[in-house]
Amino acid sequence: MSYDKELAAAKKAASLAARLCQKVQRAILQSDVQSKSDKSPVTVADYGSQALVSYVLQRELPSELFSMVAEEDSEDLCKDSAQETLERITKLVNDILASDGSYSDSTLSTDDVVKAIDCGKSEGGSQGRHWVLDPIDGTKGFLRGDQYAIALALLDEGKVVLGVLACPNLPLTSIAGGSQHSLPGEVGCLFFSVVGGGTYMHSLDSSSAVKVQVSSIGNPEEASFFESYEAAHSMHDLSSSIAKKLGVKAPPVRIDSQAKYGALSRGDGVIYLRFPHKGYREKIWDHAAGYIVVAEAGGVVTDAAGNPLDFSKGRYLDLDTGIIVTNPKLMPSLLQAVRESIEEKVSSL
Ligand SMILES: Nc1ncnc2c1ncn2[C@@H]1O[C@H](COP(=O)(O)OS(=O)(=O)O)[C@@H](OP(=O)(O)O)[C@H]1O
Ligand SMILES: [Mg+2]
Repeated sequence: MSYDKELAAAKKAASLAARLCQKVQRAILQSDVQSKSDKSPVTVADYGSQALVSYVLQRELPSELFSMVAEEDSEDLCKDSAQETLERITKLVNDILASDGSYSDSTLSTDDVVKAIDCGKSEGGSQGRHWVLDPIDGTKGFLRGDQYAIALALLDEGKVVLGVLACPNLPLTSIAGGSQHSLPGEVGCLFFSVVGGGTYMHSLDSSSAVKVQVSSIGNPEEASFFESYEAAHSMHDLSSSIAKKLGVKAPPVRIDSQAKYGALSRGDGVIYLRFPHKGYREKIWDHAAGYIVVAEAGGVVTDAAGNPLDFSKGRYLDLDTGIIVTNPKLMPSLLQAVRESIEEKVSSL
């Protein structure tokens, strides 16, 4: 099955959303940031990015039934007190559409923006096609001026068949061994994959793509690993114990968002460890695009017990323990180190 049209539409949508996010990040206002009911931050760029992706996909693929599972909804925006924020989002979306020659005829109203955002309420599932979107993955990184990603994937009959990851602050060259704060050179990458077709990367400003591959390192002493920047999102003590058991010498590379999957897909590091604290439920939009970008680059993504991730169960992934990513050579020893470290952690409680 070919997904050429869908890929072109997804790349266009994610690139325009990245442009909107960059514009907001360059000059963010205090009033651009709100707090969601779970206390996590949401910005005008999260909403603008979601509206833009939803609108562009529907414009580019008019003949398809449109279903999208996405992070944001308009509930907070529809309160009277949020009218100014909604107007700011609408202006941002219209400015970005106007900057792209092919949409110069479109001006969205605030109602159109609300409708476009709320197209993201689908439950997904194992039947039919569903777009999966995190309009800004790593909102905390976005607010710090660090890494974030626009993560867009397509599910077909419960399987991820296409993924696009736009990472506006990720350097084009390797970040191996470095932190996200001290990176020179050109920044802004777009990774994309279609099932069976490999993973490619190009600069956000150009379309000349290179094929990328995960690192083939088989000796853990030469490996480095990624984890969440935020300690609240992943247990750093557990990853440190796993890395020690494996014999990894390098310190963790902590960066926000699915930029970790992108960086791993091109071999900047070879392991990604993610162990949310008890009770957290992983959402499909936090992993779908990153998963296919890594898998098509030759990597393996599983839960902490080695089972494949199942994106067909709705908006959540429903795993117990965590997510681990590496190349096929290192996976057996990584799984063993994960098993032993989890057992030790449980028995020390
Ligand atoms: N408590 C908790 N545990 C685990 N994960 C959580 C938690 N809270 C949030 N999130 C999700 O993490 C997304 C951010 O990605 P990372 O954790 O990879 O990056 S970072 O920690 O922000 O650096 C982040 O994505 P966005 O909400 O889109 O920014 C969340 O979906
Ligand atoms: Mg988000």
